[in-house]
Amino acid sequence: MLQLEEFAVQGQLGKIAVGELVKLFPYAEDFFAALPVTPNPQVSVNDFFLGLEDGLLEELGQSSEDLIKQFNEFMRQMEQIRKVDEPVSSITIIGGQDKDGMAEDVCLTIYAGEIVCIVGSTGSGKSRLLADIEWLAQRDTPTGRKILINDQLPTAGRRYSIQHKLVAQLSQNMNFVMDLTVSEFLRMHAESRMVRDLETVVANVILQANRLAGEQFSAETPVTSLSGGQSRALMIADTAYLSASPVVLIDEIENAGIDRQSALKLLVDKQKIVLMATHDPILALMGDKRLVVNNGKISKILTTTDKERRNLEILEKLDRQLTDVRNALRRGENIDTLPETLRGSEVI
Ligand SMILES: Nc1ncnc2c1ncn2[C@@H]1O[C@H](COP(=O)(O)OP(=O)(O)OP(=O)(O)O)[C@@H](O)[C@H]1O
Repeated sequence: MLQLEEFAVQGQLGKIAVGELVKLFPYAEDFFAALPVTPNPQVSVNDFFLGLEDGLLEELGQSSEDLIKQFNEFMRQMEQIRKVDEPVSSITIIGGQDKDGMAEDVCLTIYAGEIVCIVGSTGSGKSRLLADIEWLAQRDTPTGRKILINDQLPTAGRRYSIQHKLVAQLSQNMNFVMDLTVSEFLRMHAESRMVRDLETVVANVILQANRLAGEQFSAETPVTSLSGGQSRALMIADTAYLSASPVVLIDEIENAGIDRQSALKLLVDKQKIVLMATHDPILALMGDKRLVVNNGKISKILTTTDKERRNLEILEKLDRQLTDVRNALRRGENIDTLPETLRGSEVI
């Protein structure tokens, strides 16, 4: 689609015929509709304003030049709103520099429905990378990175709008401050996001969250009495179904007692871009790509290989067995016998 800026920058907006302009930018019609005269579609925008009769301008209390200025401002603002509402199909990370000022030679585009993991040692800059994306850095953070949305510079509306938050953060600990039931909590979210068919959506979020959580909870459970895993599952289902944010940042979801693979699938099915900092090999291999962060820069971009995916199956099997051992321990059983595959160094 043609960009409004292309016309505005070249000072061309006023030279387009009104009919043509409305076809390109339908919202322009709203400005004309507010005037007491209807423009001839063949006449250029500037000629229309300049040709308004004196009596009419007096009635409006404006000069033709004022109206041209207002029209341009109106178009600029409408375009901002349109861009903020535009679906996000990709984000691009353009490299800056590492902690020693050496260039970060990266230009990576991540598409909706992709999972990208961020790995690296403690202090290497994983959280900083997530923060750069969250703030839509424009070479104005310590890393000097620049983030694009749909291949373009983000608009101010996108950067500073609270309503249209680009990023949903899933952090390790959920602190519910209000004493609400699960259903009241979700209903509040759904209402603030103006969701239609509220009851169905809320019931679905509870259903999905229960699929992810090991232990079940009901719509009437108070949120403050949910276990760590249950609240985590609830937040993931809530983000998938109720959040408009197209990008989800996750800082570790290990040890949360939830079905992590299904959790990621839920987010990806909703066409979210998922970025996850992790030390867990199972989560890291679930991603489509891994960004290796070192000394404050992305030093490698790895694509998960078929062999790695096969190894993931083995690791998951081991993980399930380890979970069984953990559960047996919780039930107060003794751990004299380990499953076959865990037996390497078992004391017999
Ligand atoms: N390119 C950079 N230039 C300057 N400072 C940086 C750069 N990248 C990261 N930093 C800074 O380094 C510090 C450590 O980074 P960060 O907290 O992101 O590490 P981390 O990998 O998330 O660590 P952990 O695994 O311990 O949570 C932060 O103060 C961060 O702002």
